[in-house]
Amino acid sequence: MELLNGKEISGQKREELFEEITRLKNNGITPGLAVILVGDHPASRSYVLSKQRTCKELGMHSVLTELPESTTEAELLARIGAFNQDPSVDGILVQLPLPPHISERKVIEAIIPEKDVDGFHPLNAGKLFTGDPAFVPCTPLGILEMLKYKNVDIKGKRVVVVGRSNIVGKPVGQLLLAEDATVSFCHSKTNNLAEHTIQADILIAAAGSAKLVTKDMVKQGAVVIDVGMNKVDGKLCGDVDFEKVKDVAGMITPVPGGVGPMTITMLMNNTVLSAKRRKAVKGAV
Ligand SMILES: Nc1nc(=O)c2c([nH]1)NC[C@@H]1CN(c3ccc(C(=O)N[C@@H](CCC(=O)O)C(=O)O)cc3)C=[N+]21
Repeated sequence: MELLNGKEISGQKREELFEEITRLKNNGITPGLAVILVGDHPASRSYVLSKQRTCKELGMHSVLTELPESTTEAELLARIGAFNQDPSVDGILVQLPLPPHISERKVIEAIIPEKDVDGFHPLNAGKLFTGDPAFVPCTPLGILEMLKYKNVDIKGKRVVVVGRSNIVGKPVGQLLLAEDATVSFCHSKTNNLAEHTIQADILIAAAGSAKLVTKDMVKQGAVVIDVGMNKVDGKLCGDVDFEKVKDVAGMITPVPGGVGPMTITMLMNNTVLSAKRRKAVKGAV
């Protein structure tokens, strides 16, 4: 079994990004990310701070807007509108989940697609579907980056995705389909889940259910990607029963230290990409 070490792989990618950002800054372009956090969900706060820290480390411009739980939808939409217009901001991320009185759909659609570094806007989601990708969601992109870094064969392979969220499950399936994998989607209503997962050459667990994937569900030598971020007895735990599955998997991501750090790195990647595109449109690059 080989560990897919997200910290190590993302460290490598961050070095490349740092060099690229330095080059851009020498040309008068500083990529900028605006993050908006509504309410005080403790996990969200720590993820957002981690995004801010990474921006700083890479020498990017970053703005954090923390708004109270009581913020109205109109107020949040107005903040997004201001960042849409702000030339120093290349990427806008509104941390999900939002309080129940705010429509996530409206918020996502309010971000101009050119600054939607999360890749959640329906235009960007549609472009991934049609094979004309603009911004690809960060977790799927991070997964692809890890597979490529380890030279994992994707073409013609069987990929099974467990989970069908708009943020991970659906886009990661589309991304790997575009890499010529044979992709199946499983979810909470799938009959005989193990019958599907056991066939996977690459198994992606993104269902949000702690230790859902057990040893008997994994083919010998399979590449297992664990996207789960579950809190069990105060401890972070993935969707895969790592301690047992590691004995059958060919490669496996740990939680923490797997997909999570890659997600943040690809957010930086998308912000840099946005800065380059936006300045190119204006003729600066
Ligand atoms: N608009 C939006 N975009 C997101 O990308 C987004 C979001 N909302 N809402 C929440 C989820 C979750 N998410 C994580 C990113 C990194 C780690 C991460 O780096 N985790 C570390 C440590 C985690 C820990 O120790 O608590 C690891 O896995 O090693 C986790 C979770 C981004 N999300």
